[in-house]
Amino acid sequence: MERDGSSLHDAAHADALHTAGAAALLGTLFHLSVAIRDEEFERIMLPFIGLACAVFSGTVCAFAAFGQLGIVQALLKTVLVATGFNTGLFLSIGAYRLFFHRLRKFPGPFAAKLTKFHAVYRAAKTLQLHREREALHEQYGDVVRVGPREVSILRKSALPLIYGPMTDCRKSSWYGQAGHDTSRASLHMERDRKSHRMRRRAWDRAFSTKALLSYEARIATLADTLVKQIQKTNGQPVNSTEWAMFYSFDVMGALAFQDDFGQMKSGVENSSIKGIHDTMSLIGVLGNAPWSLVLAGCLPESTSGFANFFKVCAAQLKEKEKTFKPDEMPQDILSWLLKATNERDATAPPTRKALEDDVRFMIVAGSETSATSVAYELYFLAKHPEIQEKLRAELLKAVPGGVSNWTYDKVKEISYLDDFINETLRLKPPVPLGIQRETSEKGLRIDDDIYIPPRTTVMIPLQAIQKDPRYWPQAEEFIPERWGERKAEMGTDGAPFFAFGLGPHLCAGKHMAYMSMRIALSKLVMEFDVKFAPGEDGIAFYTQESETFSTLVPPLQLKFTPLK
Ligand code: HEM
Repeated sequence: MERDGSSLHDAAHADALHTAGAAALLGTLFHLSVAIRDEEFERIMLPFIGLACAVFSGTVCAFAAFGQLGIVQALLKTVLVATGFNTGLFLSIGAYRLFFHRLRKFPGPFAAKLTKFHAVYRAAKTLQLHREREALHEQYGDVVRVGPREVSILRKSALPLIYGPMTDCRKSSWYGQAGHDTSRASLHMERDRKSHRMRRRAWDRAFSTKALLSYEARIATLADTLVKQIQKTNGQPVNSTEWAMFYSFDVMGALAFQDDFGQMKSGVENSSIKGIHDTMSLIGVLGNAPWSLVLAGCLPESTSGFANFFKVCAAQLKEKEKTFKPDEMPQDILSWLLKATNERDATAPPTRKALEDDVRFMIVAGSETSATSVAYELYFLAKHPEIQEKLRAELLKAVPGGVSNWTYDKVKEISYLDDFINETLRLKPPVPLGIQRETSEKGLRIDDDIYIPPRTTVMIPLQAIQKDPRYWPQAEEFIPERWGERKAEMGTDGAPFFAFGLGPHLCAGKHMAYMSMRIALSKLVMEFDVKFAPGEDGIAFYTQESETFSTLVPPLQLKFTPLK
């Protein structure tokens, strides 16, 4: 005790340079012995911050008690030690990441190799990280180091290896942003493969052919409301982005818990949805360094925009539980999950928290993505009148007598309608930056020339690869025929397309999404001639989207003229 006391006394009275130097050495040793272990920082961050605060306060007390310093001097001395320690720690981390890290040979921006803050900063600056990624690949080639342990890969052959059914990559630490106890998280954030496989089955039942059939009429009714609301505008300019959003969120409300958000009727954004939109950019930016999102989650104000939405979802869940009828076939997605819970089925969300998170996820995942797609579909109709004409002719061929004879069975068979939708999803995938995975302990061999080391975060830039001219001839052009009559000539079958993901995590709502897009698009094209409104050229709409994992698109003014 006395020895400790006297060494602390010596340390407390050592000159500043010696103190800072010794602390820096300690920081370096800490990195080389403990921090270098590649632990996911998100996982240990909160205990780590707690420990750091405890060590800091303990050091102040020790300097005051044993070093016989006044409290202010003890505090200043501790700040000096902390500064020295952190300088040593961060210099060691920087040198390691640049010169010794297993990804050191991959090219990329200097700052990106050092810190994830590079991506956070770039995302905050432009909200267009997907476009920046495209430019980085042009500059550095097919494999770019976009973070200390992240690489972006623009190579078709990597697609099945990273995402396909047989992949041994798993979800990266990005999916731990809402906490690492996956038994409390939504299906989307479930990183454990076995649990994911089980839980996915309950979701798949909610999107079976039988279930989809029961959703059809509700979607068609909302599409009719959309048509009626647009008719009321009498050919005046309409912000089509807003109506695409109203439609898609209301469809999700109607299918998730049989209670839409009332946006189609009111023509006003529901306040709980507005909260989501107000918060999404922040989440999109911070998601580039998932630990910062964990930290932000501890500050209630940062995600307060979500509070209202959380309340709405919780109320819907309670209501649905009250009215749930175990003997009847579920009529909405949430009831399918409740059925599994009620039957104590192993495929049910494992905890109450997981169920609550699933409810929120089904709305966000299903709405924002579909809204973006419908908005771009309307843009492409206006941009390409000849394609709009051709689509209308195909629709009228399949639905003789026009819109009064419309049935979903007739339009779902029109291949040109799907070609149009697919071409939209190719050029403007709603998740444009891509989906992160982590390589296994074996690493990942791609062709003969690329080897990605173990435990590396990997992603394929989704929009960039779907516009890569090596795989897509006339890549920037909107050519729906490449999915149909010109398929063989344009090599579409072999080209990379994964707007809905791939493999075990393929979008569960894919068929429902096609259904809601087909219904809205077919009704609108049969009812209206769609053009840019006077003064609108669509350029800002097409180029100024914000990437927030999914996409937020700017307003687009369109003119809908009723067809005779
Ligand atoms: C155009 C519309 C849509 C697009 C482009 C789209 C795209 C995607 C993508 C890329 C993923 C993979 C995400 C990842 O691995 O992190 C995904 C997953 C998912 N999507 Fe969609 N989605 C759409 C509509 C929907 C709809 C309407 C629903 C209905 C609720 C839905 C439910 C889901 C679910 C549950 C997952 C998680 C699947 C899993 O992890 O097993 N999506 N979606």
